[in-house]
Amino acid sequence: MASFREFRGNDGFGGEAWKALCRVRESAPLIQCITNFVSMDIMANTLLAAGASPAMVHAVEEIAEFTALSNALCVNVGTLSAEWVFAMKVAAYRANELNKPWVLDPVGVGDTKFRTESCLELIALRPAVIRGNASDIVAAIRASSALPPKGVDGTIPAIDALEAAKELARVSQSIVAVTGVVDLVTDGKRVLGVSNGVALMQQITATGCAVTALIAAFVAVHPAHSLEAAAFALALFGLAGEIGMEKSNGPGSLRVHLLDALHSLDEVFFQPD
Ligand SMILES: Nc1ncnc2c1ncn2[C@@H]1O[C@H](COP(=O)(O)OP(=O)(O)OP(=O)(O)O)[C@@H](O)[C@H]1O
Ligand SMILES: Cc1ncsc1CCO
Ligand SMILES: [Mg+2]
Repeated sequence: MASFREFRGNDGFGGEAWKALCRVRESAPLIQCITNFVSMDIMANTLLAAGASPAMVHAVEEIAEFTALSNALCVNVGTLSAEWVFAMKVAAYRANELNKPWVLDPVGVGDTKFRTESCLELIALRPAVIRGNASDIVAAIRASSALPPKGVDGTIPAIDALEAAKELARVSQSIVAVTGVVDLVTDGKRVLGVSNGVALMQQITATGCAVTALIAAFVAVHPAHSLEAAAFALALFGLAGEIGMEKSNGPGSLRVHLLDALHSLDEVFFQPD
């Protein structure tokens, strides 16, 4: 049976993760999402399945009011445009002003100058958590110029995901989560490793975007413990993927069964294996 896997280096977190999920379900935090067109549906459904309340609100005219109503903000640059980037910055600024946590998903940072500059400007606004896959996190730290983009001989020096995540956390002062076979969450010093999940989740578009929004929901209920909150969200999403996989034949059915599993997670799954 699928079950919560203890975080590497931290025993006894299953019960904490379950309590955090109960808190999300009880308080139904309102998560404002300024996200890409591809991810809107799965992101909203993931938040609902976990018990949070999603709202895709990006018009700059609404931000001052709406960010004030929200419990956390999720910013994702996947299908960015100048107007949207402006709205993202205004919302991040407003969230900071109101002391509300916000999270950043720097999709494709490093791919184009506009995308990279936009991500760096957003990172400078101090998200509580930055979540990306390994290539995004490596590109983000290279772009932040803590690492040279190329070696003197023109080759790109090798850097692994953990090293990049720790460095990005130190430079940005944010918690950094890097997803993959094992998800790693770090503040630059401490590292939690989350090993729930199935490889087929990568074949469903925007699962990464969706889990970033889930991180926002968990940070909303645990604002003083963003590192643990991010790890709980990643573990629960991965666990839902494992449970969903038992009934799935491919990415289409996994998408459906993952959401069902997230919705019906109960305490029994939180006993470590
Ligand atoms: N090989 C793997 N084994 C288990 N789980 C995985 C694997 N790869 C990714 N995942 C899980 O899939 C989810 C999405 O992570 P991924 O790193 O693919 O994000 P992403 O590439 O940013 O996604 P997207 O851009 O489609 O939103 C995470 O919950 C992660 O833990
Ligand atoms: C496919 C795609 N293109 C821009 S954003 C996105 C969703 C996964 O990040
Ligand atoms: Mg991926």
